[in-house]
Amino acid sequence: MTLTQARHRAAALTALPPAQLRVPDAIGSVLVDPVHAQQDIPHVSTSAMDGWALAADPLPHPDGAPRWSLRPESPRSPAIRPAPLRPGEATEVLTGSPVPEGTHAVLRTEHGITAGSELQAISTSPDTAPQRNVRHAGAECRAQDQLIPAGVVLTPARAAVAAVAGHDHLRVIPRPRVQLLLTGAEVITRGTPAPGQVRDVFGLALPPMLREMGAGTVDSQRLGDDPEELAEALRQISATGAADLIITSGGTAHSRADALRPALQMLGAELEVDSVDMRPGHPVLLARLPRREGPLYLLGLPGNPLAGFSALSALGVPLLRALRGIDHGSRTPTLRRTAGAQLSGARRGTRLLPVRQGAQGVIPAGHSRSHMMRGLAEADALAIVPAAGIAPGEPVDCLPVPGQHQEGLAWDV
Ligand SMILES: Nc1nc2c(c(=O)[nH]1)N[C@H]1C(S)=C(S)[C@@H](COP(=O)(O)OP(=O)(O)OC[C@H]3O[C@@H](n4cnc5c(N)ncnc54)[C@H](O)[C@@H]3O)O[C@H]1N2
Ligand code: MOO
Repeated sequence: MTLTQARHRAAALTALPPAQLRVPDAIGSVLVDPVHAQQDIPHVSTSAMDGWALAADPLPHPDGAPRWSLRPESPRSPAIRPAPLRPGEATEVLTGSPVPEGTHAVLRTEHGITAGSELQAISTSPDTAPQRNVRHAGAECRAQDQLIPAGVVLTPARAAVAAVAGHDHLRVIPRPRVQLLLTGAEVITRGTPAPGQVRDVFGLALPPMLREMGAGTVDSQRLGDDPEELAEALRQISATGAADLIITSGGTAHSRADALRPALQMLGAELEVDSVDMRPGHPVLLARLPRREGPLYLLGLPGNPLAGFSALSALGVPLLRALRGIDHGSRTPTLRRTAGAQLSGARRGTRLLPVRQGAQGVIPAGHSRSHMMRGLAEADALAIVPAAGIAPGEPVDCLPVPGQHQEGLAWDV
């Protein structure tokens, strides 16, 4: 299967079923329903300044300065709307508090001089013009107006709009709960590895990458290399329903030492993607585990560090987007850049090459063998390089690397 075919396959998976979530918990999820205003916003006309609400007709003012007779009240709770203004009257208001009926304008505190029960506006104040500093009822929206369309991600700002409109719960496609199963008896999580050991990269880097990709929760479990043990762990996760997606690391190859394929066979899993014609990361697989409540997907990342993270960028990103209901079945995000140097292809298939942005375009980040980590750490993205390579000045499509967003590079994810 080509990289493009595999990415389309991942992007075409069914989104998770919708759930009703509290607004703070719904942030980052895709809205199933549009959000409507439940009332006018603001629902009454309010003041935009601390000062005085002025009636339309000032008192007669022989010396030319407009004056009003001040009502003795001071603003109480913003919930209480003051009594209507009579001609020539003014009353104190606060920013955000309702203005009385008959308000012509609001004079800000700095532009008014009080003398006893009289208020005078300084002659240079613009605040006596009609409707100055008044926020009109319904200026932001009318009751039943659509504020946010369905199908978009609830960003923090959109959540705040929903809250302003009085919503406590929203129907969304919840963010996937991910269970990591990290295989390999040789993998250690602290200290310097002895011969035959490697220090873990996936348990460390995958959780923050996956959260950035929109995962709700990420739990980790470590296993050895035994297919029976792995199959049992998969059965458990399937039975408890504690995860929407399983991501494994290691054991994807076809040798006797590799546990993933035998474990999936024991469970009768179907392979949506069984190896991809890309280097590194070609043994990656995407499987569907049978389950009564609907399919449980498994993304199997190769154990070689750069291979595993390349597979995450290539298939994990469209997969997570599909489960979250983003751009369902259509666009998978890539970014078009210019090659700033010769980008050499692999001997066969597509090469995913760690690149960074140089002055003339993207250039190889170096240290990009399958078992290495340094190249990815230096990279802004993975260039998708065909076998023939890409010459300097030619366009090149790149995959964003989760967590590697560098300043100045607005990756479209
Ligand atoms: N006989 C074959 N050998 C290999 C094949 C093959 O098709 N036939 N494919 C090669 C390719 S390409 C890759 S990529 C790897 C895939 O490896 P696996 O997914 O089976 O992973 P492992 O064998 O378990 O580990 C490979 C390598 O990665 C290290 N590793 C594993 N987990 C971690 C971790 N959490 N942190 C850091 N490093 C890890 C592991 O120690 C191995 O060195 O297979 C090739 N071989
Ligand atoms: O996927 Mo392997 O990384 O080509 O070495």
